[in-house]
Amino acid sequence: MSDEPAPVVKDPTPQASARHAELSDELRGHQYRYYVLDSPTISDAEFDKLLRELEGIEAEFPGLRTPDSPTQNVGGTFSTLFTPVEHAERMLSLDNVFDDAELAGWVERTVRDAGGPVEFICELKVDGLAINLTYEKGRLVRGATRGDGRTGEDVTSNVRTIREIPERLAGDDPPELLEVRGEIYFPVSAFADLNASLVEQGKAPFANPRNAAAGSLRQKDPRVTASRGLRMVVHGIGARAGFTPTSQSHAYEALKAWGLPTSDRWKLVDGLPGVRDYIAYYGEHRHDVEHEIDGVVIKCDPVAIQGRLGSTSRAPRWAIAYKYPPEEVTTKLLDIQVNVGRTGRVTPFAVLEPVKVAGSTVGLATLHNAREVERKGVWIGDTIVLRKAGDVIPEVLGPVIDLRPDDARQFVMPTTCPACGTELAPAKESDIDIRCPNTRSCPAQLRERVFHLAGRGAFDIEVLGYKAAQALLDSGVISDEGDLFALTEDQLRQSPFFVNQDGSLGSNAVKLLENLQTVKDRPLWRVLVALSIRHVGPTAAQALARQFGSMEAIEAIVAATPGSVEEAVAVEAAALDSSVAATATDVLRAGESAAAGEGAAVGESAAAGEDEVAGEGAAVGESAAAGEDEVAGEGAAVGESAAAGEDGVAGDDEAGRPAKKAKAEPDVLSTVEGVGPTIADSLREWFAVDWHRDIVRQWREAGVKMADERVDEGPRPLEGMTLVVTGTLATHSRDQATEAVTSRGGKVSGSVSKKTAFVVVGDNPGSKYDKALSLKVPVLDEAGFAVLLADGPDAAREVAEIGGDATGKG
Ligand SMILES: NC(=O)c1ccc[n+]([C@@H]2O[C@H](COP(=O)([O-])OP(=O)(O)OC[C@H]3O[C@@H](n4cnc5c(N)ncnc54)[C@H](O)[C@@H]3O)[C@@H](O)[C@H]2O)c1
Ligand SMILES: [Zn+2]
Repeated sequence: MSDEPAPVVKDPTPQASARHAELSDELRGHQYRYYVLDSPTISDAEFDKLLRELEGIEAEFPGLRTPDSPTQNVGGTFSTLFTPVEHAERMLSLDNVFDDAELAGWVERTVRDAGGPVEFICELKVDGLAINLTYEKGRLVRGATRGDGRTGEDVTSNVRTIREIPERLAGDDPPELLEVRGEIYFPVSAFADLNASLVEQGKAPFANPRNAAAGSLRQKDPRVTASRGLRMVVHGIGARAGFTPTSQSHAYEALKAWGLPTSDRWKLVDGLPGVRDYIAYYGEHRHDVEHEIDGVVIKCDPVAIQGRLGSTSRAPRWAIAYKYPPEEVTTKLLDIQVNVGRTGRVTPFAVLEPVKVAGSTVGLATLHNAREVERKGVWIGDTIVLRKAGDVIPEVLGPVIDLRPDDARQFVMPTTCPACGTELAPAKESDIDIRCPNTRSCPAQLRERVFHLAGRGAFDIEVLGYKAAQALLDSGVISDEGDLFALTEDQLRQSPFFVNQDGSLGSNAVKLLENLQTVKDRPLWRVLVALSIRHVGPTAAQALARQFGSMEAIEAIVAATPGSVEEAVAVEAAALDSSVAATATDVLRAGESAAAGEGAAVGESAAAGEDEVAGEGAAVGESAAAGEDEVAGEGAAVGESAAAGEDGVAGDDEAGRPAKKAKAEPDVLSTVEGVGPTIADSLREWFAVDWHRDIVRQWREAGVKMADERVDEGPRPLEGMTLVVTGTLATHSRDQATEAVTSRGGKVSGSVSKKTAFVVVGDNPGSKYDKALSLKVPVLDEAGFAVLLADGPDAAREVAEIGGDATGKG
């Protein structure tokens, strides 16, 4: 930062001078690619790091800090494609802070230099392209990019195509002259589609929404700009005549009244704690905003103080940008491989050079299907832009085309199953997905199914992890999951995995047999989930168990209503939609862990599959449960994920199709709340297969219970209530919490609404907690939850926390 105390001036060493020159050149090259070509080859975080290194050298050797240094300039430049225009008042950049200590330092200095307490205005740092709009007597006369801060590019005709930018300011009394500064952005939600259409037209995709905004605005043909749906947020003013705001916030109110697109997310705070709250709030809600944000901007609100503090050649002293950890990085796409999932879906995934992003190391990323690979335009060997947004799955955004090596090659989807060699077939309900039709004995599907049935969302068999599942199948001890519950000691002795070196039976074998005994009494819904019936995840399984009570009853109802599979369309596919994210989350979570150093997992084909949690478990040599638990993290909405699995993604696809009318004959199954026609059909299809019914029979014969004791007789204190559970509870796994609620007649949902009876909050709750408070839904901590279970809702209400205000802008 510019106002660090200057150390004793030393002459630069030759090494320092050389590095300074090299870095300066490199940074200028990146600036040119970024500002002029809209086609950077490194991520912003990497750029900022180089700039910081340069600042570090200059701090040590101030003699190197010449006026033309990249640290001293606004950075942009202008292209000869556009007419240069002078700004009436310079457009500056912002200085940055990257952590709380730096922020606190800035606040302290600012308050000191301002000579007293300062009211700060906190705003989002919009990650777009800076623009200057000049209004004369209320009429838009010019739009210009920032350029080098003094001279920008005239993009007036392009700017005029942006609907949000008024031609005339509203009201009768517009100022004589007004320069309005803001950010043009490309909505995050439209980004993937834009890139897909560019790739389709044979054009280079944009690396990120910021480049998409810049590239779309800086077009020779304004019609192209018009077609892109650009938006704008105002964040300041430049030269003005006939307008004298007293504060930044006052200016925003006036600009808003004139019809300019100001943000409504700014907030006035009176010191560091308020700034911190704002930063924390948007750190969590970063993705609830329609544009990308790379940080928060903190400004002194009073114009008088802004004037007193002034600016450097590069940035105002009265404002600072607090940058969030980067969510976008570049890395190498080493390979694209395919994984065969539990129900046979074959999914391509990216094998990446492991890279740290948003706090974790990512080495694998799902690519969903062959069409996605094509849409994204990534080739094997490319440098790609990887984005990981908070808890959301890491996503390959697209290639850095300019760095594509000569030997890069396009991905070709295999035509045969990599696990069993069977010719792949299109998935029935989707024209994009393909499957290995060898469901019964494809080794990959078998392993995924066995692993799945042991998972926390299913039987929860502690010692049956990924490696154990593989060992049981490899040694032929079981031929499929049907054999599992009849396992004997003698059989286990045939698998080296379960035998000690001295030939005695391993403790893992003993434990497994014990586990298998215990889980035979698991509730019916867990058995249903364990069967790997497409779309039947915990939520649907619980609905079925509640309604029918036993496997026999379900088999009977399925047999009684043979539905027409073609006719039934995913009316409730929307519900399944929610599972998509969760499913993908598993994939990437596992991916991360693999990349984080458990190399073995990367090698296993399963490592990027749908039940990727598997990869994780296997890699760290313990039950995969840990991974799953995390996934279960967000409650009922996620509930589907376990079973929807790979099919969740197909569900997504269905959601886009018009729902056809359901068939005429009554279908009891599909009218069960929480079931619906897709799941009903899936059940019918599943039970129509002989070997599927054999599994049920074998399990039953081996003593798996398959019926719930009716809880109807017991008290149902939570009847008619919907609860939401968020965060990690110490005393209940997510499933246990759900069971505790449903057995008392309540329901667990994934989203908070005014109708939610209680929100139960564990450690690290997400935004649901804030939402509950803002809706004044009673919030229970773990102890409060215990009160609810033991003494009922009235008692629980007495210990609940009820709505203060949310931390966001009021
Ligand atoms: N990847 C690359 O090769 C490359 C090259 C050059 C620059 N960059 C990136 O560009 C950025 C540097 O550009 P910069 O000089 O514009 O600095 P900056 O992005 O750090 O911040 C300054 C800009 O933020 C914008 N801004 C957004 N919201 C704002 C708000 N609420 N109030 C005020 N201003 C707001 C303004 O346009 C302002 O000019 C860095 O993030 C850098 O990493 C990347
Ligand atoms: Zn196969």
